[in-house]
Amino acid sequence: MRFTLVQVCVGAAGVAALVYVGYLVSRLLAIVTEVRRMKKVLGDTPPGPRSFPILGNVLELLAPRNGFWSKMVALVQKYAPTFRFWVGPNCFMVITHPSDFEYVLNNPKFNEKSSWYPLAQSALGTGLIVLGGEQWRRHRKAVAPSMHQQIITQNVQMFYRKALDISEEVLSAAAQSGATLDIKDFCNTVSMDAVCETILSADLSSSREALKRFVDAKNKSCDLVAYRVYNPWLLSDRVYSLTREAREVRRIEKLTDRFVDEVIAKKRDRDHVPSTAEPSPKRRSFLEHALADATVAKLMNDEELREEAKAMVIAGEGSVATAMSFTLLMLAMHPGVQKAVHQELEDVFGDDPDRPVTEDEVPHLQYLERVVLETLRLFPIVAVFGRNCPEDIQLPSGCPAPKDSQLLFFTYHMHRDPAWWPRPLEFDPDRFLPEQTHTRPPLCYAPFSAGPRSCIGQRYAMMYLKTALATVLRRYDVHRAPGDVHEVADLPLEIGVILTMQGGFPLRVSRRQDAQSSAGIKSSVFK
Ligand code: HEM
Repeated sequence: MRFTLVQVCVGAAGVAALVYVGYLVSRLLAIVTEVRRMKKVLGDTPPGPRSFPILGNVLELLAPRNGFWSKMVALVQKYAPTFRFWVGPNCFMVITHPSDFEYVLNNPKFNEKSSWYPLAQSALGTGLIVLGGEQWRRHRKAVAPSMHQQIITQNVQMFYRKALDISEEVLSAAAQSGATLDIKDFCNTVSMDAVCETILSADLSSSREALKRFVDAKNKSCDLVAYRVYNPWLLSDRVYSLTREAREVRRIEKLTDRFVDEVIAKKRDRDHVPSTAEPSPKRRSFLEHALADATVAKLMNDEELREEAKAMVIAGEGSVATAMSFTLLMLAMHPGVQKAVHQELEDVFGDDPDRPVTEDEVPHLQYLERVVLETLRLFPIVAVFGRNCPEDIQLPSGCPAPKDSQLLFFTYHMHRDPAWWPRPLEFDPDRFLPEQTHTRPPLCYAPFSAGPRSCIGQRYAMMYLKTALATVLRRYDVHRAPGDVHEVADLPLEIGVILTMQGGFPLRVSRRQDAQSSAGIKSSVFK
């Protein structure tokens, strides 16, 4: 029997279609079997909202951007300490109990991040935060030495210099005019400048243009991740890649890649010398350390180095800028606490307003440290983080969690749970006095996560926040903007990649009486 070419083509297309349908059916069967298995492991134990076939609880979570976070929080309040919800065939276990935090986070078996992290990859870069397995181990080993306490301490004077120069430019104008400003813009500028110098040794203070471009690109990138989270039909990579937003993400990614590549190229030309000639006592950035150390070169190839440097800048800058903004907001809302901070600053620095903040004073700023810790309790910047569950387990709080479910650590809820924090919405830094800390379970407070995958920048963040806040608060008082809310409970929060405020952080600033003599000084002493 003979077939025409057309018949052969139609036949081949038919066979291909059949094979594809067969593949789809087998995928569907595998998904159904997997969902059944998970449901069997869960049994009737964990509570949670009623889920619908195929969609799960997607409809429950659908909300406009300004309503998503409060919807999520209401759900957690209803079903905590542990509950499950479904997004299509994906099972999420929400965890808020300290014993579950301790059990999972301290066990390296749970080192793999939730399979949903790649969603944030465009904003966070392909670095430590999203990596897993062997690649994560290599990167962590390569990055750790540059985050050592001794190295971080060498940055204090640079933090001081940036905070002083930028506040003299931005805050003094706002203090003179009495206008309300979004303090996050100021915090972003100081933090980006400082973090770029620590990670990339790129001093951006001479090029405000480059600094602004980088901050804007990072903010836009985070917004685009949030846009995807609030529009769940875009969770599919295939659908998302067809959108204008995905093209914008790729454009921003190219821009930041080019920036970091140029910095690396310049560093290589100027600085790179064989590792034997290197033992330099001066402050060294992550990049300088990586380029000079032969061990790091073995741990990361060129592309990995670029991605990690970019990811460190983005992870570091966004979190410290937001933590600083929330801290200034809390001080504006709690004038008694602000007064106590000023008292401590006077005790430590005496009455010379021009005396620089140095590494010797920072450890003495104990009350300021408690203010930052209390701010991170109420506003843990990374308010939710996730792990993949590698096997069927029983959580210490009593609920089972099936293999391949996504464990979501809802720190925000745990930090406001009256079981560990009496009068949880009261802003009280003295909760972190040693005698009070000892009465609580250790992991009822985890703003930096815990265990092998805890925040590698924790010490850096505290050192930076204390130095930059001390520099600003020695010269300025912060005040709530007219008409702003009075209560912590009324603050309009939202989440994209990190927790932040809807509409920014509107504040007013005034120059402190005793700081008049320092008006106009620049930090040239350190240049
Ligand atoms: C107040 C500031 C900060 C907070 C609240 C914070 C919080 C966190 C949290 C909760 C995690 C765990 C995330 C997860 O498991 O998915 C994390 C991881 C991480 N943070 Fe931070 N962070 C801060 C500042 C910084 C800074 C300044 C840097 C770098 C300069 C940094 C770099 C990282 C990196 C690289 C990881 C991933 C670590 C790993 O998986 O091995 N963070 N951070």
